[in-house]
This record gives sequence, structure tokens and C-alpha cells, in this order.
Amino acid sequence: MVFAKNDVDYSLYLVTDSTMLPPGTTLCSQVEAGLKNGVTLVQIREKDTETRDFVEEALEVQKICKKYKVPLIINDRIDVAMAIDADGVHVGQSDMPIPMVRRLLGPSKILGWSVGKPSEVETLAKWGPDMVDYIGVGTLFPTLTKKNPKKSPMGPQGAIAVLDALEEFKAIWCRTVGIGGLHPDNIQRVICQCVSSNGKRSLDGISLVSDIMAAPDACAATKRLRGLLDGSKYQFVDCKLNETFPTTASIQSVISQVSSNRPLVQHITNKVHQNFGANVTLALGSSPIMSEIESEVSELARIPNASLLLNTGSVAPIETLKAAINAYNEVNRPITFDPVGYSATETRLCLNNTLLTYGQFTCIKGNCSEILSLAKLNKDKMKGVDANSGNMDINLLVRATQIVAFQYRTIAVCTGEFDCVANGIFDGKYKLSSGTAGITAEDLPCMIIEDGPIPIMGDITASGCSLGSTIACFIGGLNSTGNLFDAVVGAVLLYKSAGKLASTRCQGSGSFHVQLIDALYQLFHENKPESWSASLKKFN
Ligand SMILES: Nc1ncnc2c1ncn2[C@@H]1O[C@H](COP(=O)(O)OP(=O)(O)OP(=O)(O)O)[C@@H](O)[C@H]1O
Ligand SMILES: Cc1ncsc1CCO
Ligand SMILES: [Mg+2]
Repeated sequence: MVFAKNDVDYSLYLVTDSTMLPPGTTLCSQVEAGLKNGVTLVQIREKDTETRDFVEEALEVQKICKKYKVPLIINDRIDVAMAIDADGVHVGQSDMPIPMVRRLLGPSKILGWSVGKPSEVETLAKWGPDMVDYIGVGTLFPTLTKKNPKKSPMGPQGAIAVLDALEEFKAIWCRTVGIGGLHPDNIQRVICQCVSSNGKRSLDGISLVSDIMAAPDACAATKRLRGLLDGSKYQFVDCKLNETFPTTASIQSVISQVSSNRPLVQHITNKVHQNFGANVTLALGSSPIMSEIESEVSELARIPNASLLLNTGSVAPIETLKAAINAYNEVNRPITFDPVGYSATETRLCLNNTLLTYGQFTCIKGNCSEILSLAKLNKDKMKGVDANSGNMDINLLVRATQIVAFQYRTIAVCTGEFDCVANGIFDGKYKLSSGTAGITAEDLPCMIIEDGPIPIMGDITASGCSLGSTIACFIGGLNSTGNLFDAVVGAVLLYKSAGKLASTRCQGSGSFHVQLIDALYQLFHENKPESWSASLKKFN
């Protein structure tokens, strides 16, 4: 069978490993279960099999692949691929050089290469379209399948660098699959986050081993994977920017929704913030629950209008944090992430980055140092958990906020004397291969919220953390058709206006703290955003 290379569907690429077959299954039975339920490409990768056995296995798998009209790729063994007339070969960086493989295989076969660095993309681009047809981009996450991993996992940021290189070196023909440590709990996020900076290219598929090969019920496992790829949240639709911007009327509607829905706001937050955050949540007509109990997170996430604030100021055990992220992501309930002191120490950097690559966040909120560091526009490390507000360039802060919003497909908030809010969620809809339809970070809508300097806001602890509580209340309280950007911008506008009001009523930082809760309570319950003091402007 000759497959037209352009027609190959890379979306769900099964790589075999017969060392992990569960009892009662065979290599062929697992492959067939996969093919029946949505696997679109198969690679035989058997590192410890003798040549004769390898050939026999390959012939058997080939029969099944032909039955389902799915191409068969052989890992590394060009001789076996040629002997059985397989559809293609996949080689790694230390296997036979690509031009030699191509010479042996001829022009019509599919040739895949494992790639982890932009320089390798440059090489394949120089070879041109007749050499490499697709690349396995990885290793994305830690995996047990690679026995002697030479490289440390690259995460979505590493994959973005490879996708950027494919664009930079104009290797338009080359398809991509993500590889390494991909599982049902991270596939959707990987698809939505791995997009080139110019918005034009995302992964064409994902490749995995254990979730099908080691599954006691490979049919069900494949169906689940297929469901995630085709799922309702990450639908196969074109990306669109939100056309509407928040107004005082839309913010008023958000507050009405929060009032009637009374969201349950789970806080996993630092010790300094816990009491303050609980009181702010109550002032906003919502119910706080300060819980770090791993076994209850999925129950909490399932309560109607549940919302999670995840603040890494002082930290619960990482397994608890991951369980919470998983639980809220699984049922599509919002998470507000506050990476406190993001780059203040190596420990914080590593912890926050681990969480950022682990889950999908509706909103990421930080002070200007945190957002600049997240956007990699800050060369200096942070000094502590407070911002270096100083004299900040608004263009730089907007740029940083847009980059964070774009990279993490989130609503990003950057706080300080003025606050920026950028919308990068694209309605939560993504399509394999097509990136963000050419929309880039700079195109994202951004709002500026301002009310003149209120220095006393920086003189109480956890004022930023409590803005996180406010955002979590607002997005949690939305009806199912409510607008997330309106909710986040509304929360920031309310908080700034309340800060201003409290600053005129207080005697010092102690009473400011109390006055801030009073002002939030008052402005929320009056619900007249048109009379709030802070201004709301589009940035352009
Ligand atoms: N100089 C200022 N003028 C006006 N508003 C300010 C000023 N500084 C901070 N704010 C407001 O105070 C809140 C907290 O912002 P900040 O940038 O200080 O957060 P943070 O450093 O993360 O706070 P924390 O870590 O103490 O919780 C935001 O709502 C922000 O708009
Ligand atoms: C003071 C402090 N230390 C860790 S978290 C926190 C609250 C403000 O971010
Ligand atoms: Mg903070």
C-alpha cells in the first residue's frame, strides 16, 4: 500500500512495546484494539527483540494495519522496514543519518526523526522536503519508556521552541507529533499550549506507548484518548479572538451572577493570606473553603460553581497541588493561579514551572515582577514576594501580560499602580495542526485598569493574594454562558476601586486592611460599576 504522505493522519500515533503487555493480551491484540478505536498511525518499536522475531511480529502487525488502512512505521530497523515493505521508518538522533536512510528507503516512504532542539530543525530544513516527513518532538515529560534518557524533559516550552524553529526555517512540509510522558491527564493541555509564537503551527498529533500497550482494556483506553483529542472543550474549530470587551454593564451582570450563584471558592493559599482571603470571599457573597486535603478535592470540584484559587506563597505538598489541578481541570471548573515570588528562588521557579506545565489555568495573576519573569522579559531575579513597582513602562508590562496570556492560553493579570488584563483563552477551543490561526501575543485584547497611585495597597500583606480571591469568586460565580474576560476585568476593577475608597477612609495600614474589606463588601452589594472610581481602558 502506498500512502499519500499529505494524507497521513498523525493525530493518535501508537508506538508499541511488547514488554509491557498485560496478561491475556498480545502485541497484535493491543494494536488491533487501538486501530479499532481511533489510532491513526502505528510504529513498531521493539528494542529487545531478535531480528527473526521482529520480522515475524512486524508482518503480523502489518496485516492488521492494512485491514484498517493505517500506515505502519518501523523504528530504527531500516532493513526490516525494507524487507517487509513497511510504509516508513522512524530514526533517532544517534541512529543512521537521515540522508542515508532516505537513499535506502526511496522517496515515497514516510521518514520520521526524533527532534529535541531548534538546531536539529535547522538541519532538516536545509535538507528540504524530500528528507524528513515528520518529527517526534520530545521528550516532553518524564517517561519510563526510555530506559536511558539522555535528555531531560523539555516540557511545552521546549516544544514551542521546536515549533518556532520549524516556522523560522520554513519547514512547512514537516509534520509534528509530541512524544514522551503523554497521558490522558496532560494531552489536552499539551495540544493547546504547544503553539508556535507566530500562532501558525501546533502539533499534528500525539504519540504514546503505555496508555494503550499496557492497558488491561486497550479499547476503552483508546476511546478515552480519542475522546480527549476530539473533545468538546478542545474542539476542531478555528481560533477566534473575543470581539467584545468588558463594559460597566457587562461587569454589573457578572456581579449579579456571582450574587445569585454564591460560588464555593476553594483556597489553597499561603498562611499569611488565609484569613484575609476567606473574609474577602465572604464580602463578595461567596463561600470560602480553605482546604488542602487531597482526598476531597475532586468532591469539591464537582460542587456547582466551584472555583479554585491556587497560590504558591507557602506551599502544600506538590502531590496535593497536582491532585487539585487535575480535579478542577477534569470537570472544567476554573483555576486562578498566583505564582507568588515566581522567580525569587530556584525552588519557587522550579515548583511554579512544574505546576504551570501540569495544568490548565483560567487566570494567571501576578505582580509586575512575577509577570515579567513569566514572560522572560525580566533579566533579574525577584528579591522576595513583593513587586518592584518602581517606574514601570506600560508598553513592557502590556507586552509581558500578553505573552503570559498567549503562552498559557489564559487570562493574564499583571498588578501594580496600574493593572493589565490580557485575554488568551480563545474560547477554550483549539485545533490540531492549525495553531491559533496566526493570532499572536500582540493581537490579544488587553485592558488597563487605573486609579492613580494608591501606595498603601502595597503596605499590607497579601493584597495581591486577595485580588486572586476576588477573581476566583467572579469566575466561579458565572453562569455557564458567562464571559470569563468580563469576570476577571470586573474583579480587578472592583478591587482597585475598593482600594481607592478604603485609602480615603483609613488612618494607616492597619485600618486600611479593615476598610478594604468594608469597601469590597459595599461596592459589591451596591453593584453600580458605572460609579466606581477606577478607570477601564482598552490598550491599543
Ligand atoms: N502603587 C499602587 N497604586 C495603586 N494600586 C496598587 C499599587 N500597588 C499595588 N496596587 C494594587 O494592589 C493590589 C496588589 O498588587 P501588588 O502588585 O502589590 O501585588 P502583590 O505584590 O502580589 O501582593 P502580595 O504578594 O502582597 O499579595 C493590586 O490590586 C494592585 O492593583
Ligand atoms: C509575606 C508572604 N510570604 C510568603 S507568601 C506572602 C504573602 C504575600 O504574597
Ligand atoms: Mg502576589
